[in-house]
Amino acid sequence: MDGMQSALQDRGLTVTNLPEKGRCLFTNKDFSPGEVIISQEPYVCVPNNSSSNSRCDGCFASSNLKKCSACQVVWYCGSGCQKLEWKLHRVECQALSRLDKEKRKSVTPSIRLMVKLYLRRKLQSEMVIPTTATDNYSLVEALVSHISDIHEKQLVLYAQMANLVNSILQWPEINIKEIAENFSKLACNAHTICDSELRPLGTGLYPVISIINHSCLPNAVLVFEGRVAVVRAVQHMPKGAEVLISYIETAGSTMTRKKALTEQYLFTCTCPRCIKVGQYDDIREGAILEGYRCKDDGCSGFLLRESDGKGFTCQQCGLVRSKEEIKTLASEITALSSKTLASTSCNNHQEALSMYKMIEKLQRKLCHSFSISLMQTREKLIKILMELEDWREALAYCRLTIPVYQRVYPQFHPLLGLQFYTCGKLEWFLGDTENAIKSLTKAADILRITHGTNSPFMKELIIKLEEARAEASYKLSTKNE
Ligand SMILES: C[S@@+](CC[C@H](N)C(=O)[O-])C[C@H]1O[C@@H](n2cnc3c(N)ncnc32)[C@H](O)[C@@H]1O
Repeated sequence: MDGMQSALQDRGLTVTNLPEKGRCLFTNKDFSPGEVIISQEPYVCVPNNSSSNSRCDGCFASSNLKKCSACQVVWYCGSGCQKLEWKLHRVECQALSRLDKEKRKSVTPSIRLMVKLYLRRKLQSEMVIPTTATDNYSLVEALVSHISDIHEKQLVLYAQMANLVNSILQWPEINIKEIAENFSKLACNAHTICDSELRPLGTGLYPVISIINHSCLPNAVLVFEGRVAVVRAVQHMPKGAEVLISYIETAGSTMTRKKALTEQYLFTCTCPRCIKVGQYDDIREGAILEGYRCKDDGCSGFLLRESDGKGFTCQQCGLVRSKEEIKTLASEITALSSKTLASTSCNNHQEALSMYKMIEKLQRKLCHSFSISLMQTREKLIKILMELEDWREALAYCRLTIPVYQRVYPQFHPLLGLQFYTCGKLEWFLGDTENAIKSLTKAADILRITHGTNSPFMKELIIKLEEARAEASYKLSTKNE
């Protein structure tokens, strides 16, 4: 721990213990928006592979993959990644190769992550893999597990998973209880590794990054460059500020966010957004994001449940929507959503499109125009329409989502930047250069802060923006001739 403190000190950071939060990461110097606060390679990581979707164990690429011929479980994109992973995979491969075909199928990404955790600990203790102040197993030992607060049912599941890990490793002296507790640690400390567009690729354990606590109004953001976790400031952070990232999707009512944090991370959030729970502004925001629309199409009011439970009243114009009408519409949407999920798994984009359009139509009748579920349906429609190369309609839906993104996310949020990027790409594609420049500029202004400027993803965005600007000035010059 002392070694880690001095390594962090050099980066302008310090770890402090607070009774209500446990360990916290504080700044020892000022950080400006977009500046990297800390970055870390994973202690261990695995791609989220399934029978239908595989990724390289080294870089998470999904093309040109070859299966490890010995264990038949792990994939690589080439000899570079295979060599890089070899010290650890050599011992993992021996363990996996002992399993019969059926048992190999039960080696899920979570099981592999735990197996790799134990193997890396062993290899570090044998000095086959070097240790550093910020890369050693004692940092994993220091992680919170909340094991004494875990529900009985979950404990049973962790015990079963621990037995499976034991049967893979076959180490006589292994402590099953400790493995179960480590599964509990992974649940509240591991991170989903995403690509630059925030699509999940895998899971990794980053023991120093895991010291950072949560806020629903964070001053920092965690993104990934390959499998390296990078935390950047999204606002000016003075010396002495606590570094805070968001663990969850923050576009939700306070109740929804609190529920997610209690269930997975076992704490009650007291961030500036959460302490407003029950106050009028917070109730209104919750009713807008997750509640119903006014009966009157021209009214933008939000609805609250009547105390007699018979209906929901618009707080702006006083019109009441009956409980029955709301219930009927809500169940129609639920039924249609389940049917859509069941019937569209086979990549039938046209069928999915018409079903999601029906859901969107019903949600427009039921939900407030800033509703998150309506926004999520429109997100699905944008993706399907882009698959179908219907750029015009995709853009129309994308534009509808922007005001919701702006409402639910802070100024420098990666999802807001990415949505402007999608909008800009569609506009440019459709020849609307003027609007494309506006959208791409907004995207670049946000993503420069959250993603930095060095990744291939950001370089591509900046090039696109320059090309769009060049095209606009060319158009202008030919118009003036
Ligand atoms: C990834 S760890 C963060 C570091 C942790 N504080 C520690 O001591 O190792 C996540 C856990 O930290 C605590 N935590 C994170 N953010 C918190 C917050 N805003 N308020 C209270 N506890 C928090 C919770 O116990 C949560 O399960």
